[in-house]
Order: sequence, then C-alpha cells, then structure tokens
Amino acid sequence: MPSAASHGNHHYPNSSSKSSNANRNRQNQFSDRRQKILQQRKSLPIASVEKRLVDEIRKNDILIIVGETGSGKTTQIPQFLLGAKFCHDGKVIGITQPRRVAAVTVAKRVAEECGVELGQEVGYSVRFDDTSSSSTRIKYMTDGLLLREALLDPYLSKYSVIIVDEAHERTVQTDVLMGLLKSVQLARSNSASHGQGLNFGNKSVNSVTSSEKENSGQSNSFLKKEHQYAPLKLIIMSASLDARTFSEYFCGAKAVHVQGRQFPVDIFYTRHAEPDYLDAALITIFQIHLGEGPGDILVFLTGQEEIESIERLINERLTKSPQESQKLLVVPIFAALPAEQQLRVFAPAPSGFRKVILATNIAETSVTIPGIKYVIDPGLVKARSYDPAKGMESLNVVPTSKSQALQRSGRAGREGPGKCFRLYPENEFGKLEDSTKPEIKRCNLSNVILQLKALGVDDILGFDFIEKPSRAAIIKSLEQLFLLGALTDECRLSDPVGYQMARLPLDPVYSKALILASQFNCLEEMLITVAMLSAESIFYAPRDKLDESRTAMKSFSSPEGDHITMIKVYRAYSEFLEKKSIEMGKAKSEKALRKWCKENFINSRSLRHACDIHRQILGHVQQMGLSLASCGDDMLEYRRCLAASFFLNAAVKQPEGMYRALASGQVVQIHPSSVLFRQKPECVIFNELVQTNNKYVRNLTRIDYLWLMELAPQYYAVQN
Ligand SMILES: Nc1ncnc2c1ncn2[C@@H]1O[C@H](COP(=O)(O)OP(=O)(O)OP(=O)(O)O)[C@@H](O)[C@H]1O
Repeated sequence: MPSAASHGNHHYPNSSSKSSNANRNRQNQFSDRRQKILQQRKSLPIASVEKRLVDEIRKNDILIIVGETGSGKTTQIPQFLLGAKFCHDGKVIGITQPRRVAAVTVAKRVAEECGVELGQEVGYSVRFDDTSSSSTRIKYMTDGLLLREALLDPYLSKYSVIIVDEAHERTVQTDVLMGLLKSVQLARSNSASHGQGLNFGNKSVNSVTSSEKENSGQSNSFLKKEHQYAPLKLIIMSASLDARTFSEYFCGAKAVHVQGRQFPVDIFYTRHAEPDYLDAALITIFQIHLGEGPGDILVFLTGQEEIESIERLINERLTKSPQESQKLLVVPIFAALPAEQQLRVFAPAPSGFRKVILATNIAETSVTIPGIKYVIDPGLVKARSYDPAKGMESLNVVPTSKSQALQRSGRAGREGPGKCFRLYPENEFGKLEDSTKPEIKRCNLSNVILQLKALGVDDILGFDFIEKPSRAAIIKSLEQLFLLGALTDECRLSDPVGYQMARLPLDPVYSKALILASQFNCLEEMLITVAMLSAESIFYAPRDKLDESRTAMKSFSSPEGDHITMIKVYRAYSEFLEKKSIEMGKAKSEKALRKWCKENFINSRSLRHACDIHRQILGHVQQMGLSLASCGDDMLEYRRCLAASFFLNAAVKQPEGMYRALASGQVVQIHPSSVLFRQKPECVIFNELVQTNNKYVRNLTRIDYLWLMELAPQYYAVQN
C-alpha cells in the first residue's frame, strides 16, 4: 500500500509516514498477538476434546465437567458452544463466577480471543458494572447477579446454557443458585410439554397467596403458564469438585473428566511447621526474588491487615537493601480494594521489575494473572463460621482444604512451568479436609432466606438445597428476619419492609437500619454508618506509634461511641477532598488526601472503599424513594435509630467492666480500639463480636436501656 507521503502530502511528510509506520507496527503487533493467542488456544488440553464435549452437552441436559486448573474450561467451553450454535434465536450462554474480579478479567480475555469488543458478543455483568448488551452471546457474571436476574425473569428465559463455574467453592450464592437452576430447568422442560410453573422444594411457586401476588409484582412473573420455554442446558464445572455430590443432586447427571494440564507446577513443602507464617512468607518472597529466575510471585494471605503489614515490611526491607534486590513491585489485591485498583495486579510489571502480588483468596480460582510463575501458600484462609445457638457469626483463620491448595498452586503453570511453595510440611497436606465445608453450613442464613422469599420460595425448610443447612440455623435466621419485621406471622415477606430489605444488596440488619433511618430522619448519617461498617479497618495503629495514633483519633472521637466517630471521620474526609479538589484539581488533591489520611492514622484505601459503597447504596435508597434527611446535630435520634436497628446486639454492664450480650447471654468486653473502652457506659449496642483469647465487642454506641423496650418491644417486652 502506498504511503501518505508518496501521495504528495507535502506538508507533513515525516509525521504522516511516521504515523502510517506506527499504524503498520500496531497492525503487525495486533496480528502477532492474535496468532499467539490462536496458538495458545490450540495448545490447551481442552482443545483436543472440543467435539466430544459439545456432543456430550448436546446429549445431556446437565453435565458436570472436571478438568485441571488452566486446562481451558472457563475461557474455551463457552466459545465451543457459541461455535456449535447454542445461541440461535439470540439466546445467551451465561457463565457464573463466585467473584467479580474473575468475571471481569475472564470476559476481557475471551473478548480478545474472539477478536471482538468487550460488551459486544462477549460481555460481563457484575453488581454496579454491566458491560453486556443486546449483542452479547457469552456473558460472564457473578452467581449473585444471576440470582438477582432471576427476580425479574424467573425462568432465566434469555439463556440457552448456564455454566456454573468454580462450583467447588460452594459459596452461599452458588448453592442457592444450584437449587434455583434445578427448578428452572425442570420448569422449562415441563413448560415445553405441559406449561407448568416453577417448583421449589415441597411447594409450587404457583401456590403463592393472592396477597403476595399483589404485594410483590414479582411473584406474578412466576405464573406465565401460557408461555413455552426452550429447555435449558446446565453445566457444572471445576478443577477440584466432588463430582459425586453434584451428580447425586442432579439425579445422576453425567460427569466428564478432561485430562491433562498445560504446564507442570512443582510443589515444595517446608521441612518443619512454621511458627510464624508471615515471617516465613516474607523470607520465601526474598529467597525467590534473589535466587530464582524471572517470573512474578503470588502470595496468599488471609486479609487486608495482613496484606498491608507484609506490604510495609517488604517496602521497608527494599529501602534498606542493596540496589539489585530493589526491583520488586508490590501489588495488593483484596475484596475491599476498589475495582480499578484490583485490576492493577493484571498489568505487567515495568521492564526489569519482578511483581509480587499479595492476595486473599479472591485470586484463588479462575483468574489467570499473566506473568505468575511462583505461588507462596501459607495454607490458611479467613472463613466464616456461625453459631446458631448464639446467633453469632465470626470470621476465623483456618487451614485451607486440599481443593483450595490445588486451586492456589493452579495459579502458576498457566503460561509456562511454575513452582508452588507451601509453607507447611508435606504430611500436613495429607491431614487437610478434601474440600471446603459449604458456606451455607457455616453462615447466618438471613440473607439467603430473604432472597429465596423474594424469589417466591415459601417453604425454606423444604427447599431442595444441594446440602441442607441445619434446621436450627434456618429457624434462627427466620426468627431474626421476623424480629426485623421482614416476615409476617405467616412467614411471608412483609410489605413494604420485607420487599424493601430484599432489594438492598446488604446484610438484612443494615438494610433494616436504612429503612428505619428514613423514619428517624437520619438516613444521611445511617448511610455513612453502613458504608463505614462495610469497609474494613478504617483506623490503623502501628505498634511503634500507638500514642500518636491515639492522639490523632481523639480529634474525631465522640463520647457517644464509635458510630458517631466514624461519621465525623467520613465527613472530615469528604470536606477535605472537596476543598482540595477545588483548590488544586483532582490529581493533586488525591495526593494531599493520602497525606491527610497518613497524618490522621486513617487507612485511605478503606476510606475510599467506604465512599464507593456509600455512592452505591445511595443510588439504591434513592431509587426506592426513601426520605434522605439528616438529623443535623441531634444525634439522640440517630442513637435511638441505632438501638431500634441493632437491638439484637445490645449489651449491659456487669461488675468489673465486663458486659453481657443480651441476646446470646455471652460475657464480653469492649475492644480496646473502641472510643468507649475507658468510659464503660451502662448499656451499648455493637456491630461486631471478635473472638481472640477473650470475647470482644467492636463498633459500639452508648444507648439507654429503656429504649430497647420502647423501640424493640417485639423482642424485649417478651424476653427481658
Ligand atoms: N488473561 C489471560 N492472559 C494470558 N493467558 C490467559 C489469560 N486467561 C487465560 N489464559 C490462558 O488460558 C488458559 C486457560 O484458562 P482458563 O481460565 O480457561 O482455564 P480453566 O481450566 O478454567 O482454569 P481454572 O480451573 O483455574 O479456572 C490459561 O492457563 C492461560 O494459559
């Protein structure tokens, strides 16, 4: 092709020939990359069984696919199905992921592999971020999002195939989704022949009462008896699932195993148990950095605090060490990090640098982080546990399961051979549980029940769960929802409170607090409270600067408690940001803000996360038409609202500074981080119970005991 210069473009010959060269370079790079991707796709173990897999999916309405990590399940199978015309009539292939970061990054990769723009044939849809369009045929999403879609379209009618990926994780949402999909599939098959409605557990959804139909406007959509739906294909997928449990649940569904992995991963164990796994992780990072060949490192840690402390320690060591060991770039990833910051881990390290990614189990499944060659796995994870007798949920650090360890090592060996360093002896591996206990068996079920009720499921105890939660846990959560006013005496969703609570993507207690706050004229304050409580660790107090951090905190602290203190911090932060943005523009103000946070011992990442959550919930409450008022300086009304909302978490003072939690009867202490630690008021409400050697309550506000009787008579008039 002749260049622009040879066409007599006399004015800018150099620049146009430069730009056409640049274009040609770009085109070459683009086609090189496409060639490389094509080659990579062909070399995946799953590529050799494409025809067999498609045949099996054609023959079986439900198929369980087990294949090694990195074999190509998530990225390739949807493309096989698209090629095999599973999307005729504009139907969509939906693939669910337990985590949004996986849904987003895998969709990007598949769009690139297909050579299409993200949001066209390939897209993703996660809470508050939807890139799918009417042209989307392959749609990645979180399992929670598909559940929400089912509220509006109970037959999930736009999907021809739904793939539940990473089913081994057994998150609450995956388990509920599985039950829902089983019913939807049955109903869609039946609708083709008999026009029958959805059937959940013991009762048909068609049996909802007339008052429910009038109330919800959603239950009616279950009743499109006249409509005929095409059958739905279901695929359950993972590298490490117990195929038998799933096969039994889906009435003997066929399981196929895809053999072979792309690249080997060598596994190393420590000779002895490590007394301090954080220290062991730090040593291993530097051993790899200084002793191993090129390649990035992925370290699994249990939470934000741990990640931030290791990040500090690495950076401290780098500033002290000689030049050649400095080319190490630390990038954290955890759930509370804003989405755009999470995606930083996927960007290549600058030339000559090695990247070390510090991650929670958010990076454990599904994702391919380019460049990762080494994985460090201390073998621990933070997991929820629930005690139905006390109605208390807690987060504890526990050993991973074998299946989690396998997933973690599987993050290496995706682009070339890899190494995984497990920071425990090999015989310990043998002692690990095969798979993780399903979350539904170890969490408070109020949220699940609220979702199921909103989907029209009346009989929770009879719902066909893949593994039933304990009866005690179901009853305790039903009781809690009833006390919060979400359920009627007949155990149906109440109108409007129950329906409003189901619409908010929050813990039911927080949803109720927002609804009540609109009546107490303090919704503005409660929005901040819920956002701040949803973000982790707002304050940080390094051990060597305890006094300084306490003094800094004093300027925000309120004698009424931690909630008002948090509101003060949030407002001071927002005011500072607004002022500085006007004075110095957005980019510079960000820097000033980080400095302000540092001086005040505030975690700027957490605060940004709180602002993000605030913005999102604000959108919801505005859509719901709740009255967005502020109580101004009258914090009494706000505290009364806290008491009315969190009455199940009230505690009264006992001799010697101890407290008794009224609902569970447990003896607890005020956590030293609370502004009420020294004051020891007579009665408090709290949001969190932390168990270390002692039981501590955190995030407290002083209340008047008599308010409990007045504002929560449904509980206190009877109980105490
Ligand atoms: N973003 C990416 N960049 C580079 N390569 C990628 C990317 N995503 C996927 N790949 C390549 O495609 C392969 C298959 O990935 P895929 O996610 O489909 O595997 P999988 O079988 O679903 O794995 P897992 O069970 O771990 O989720 C990876 O091993 C990697 O080689």
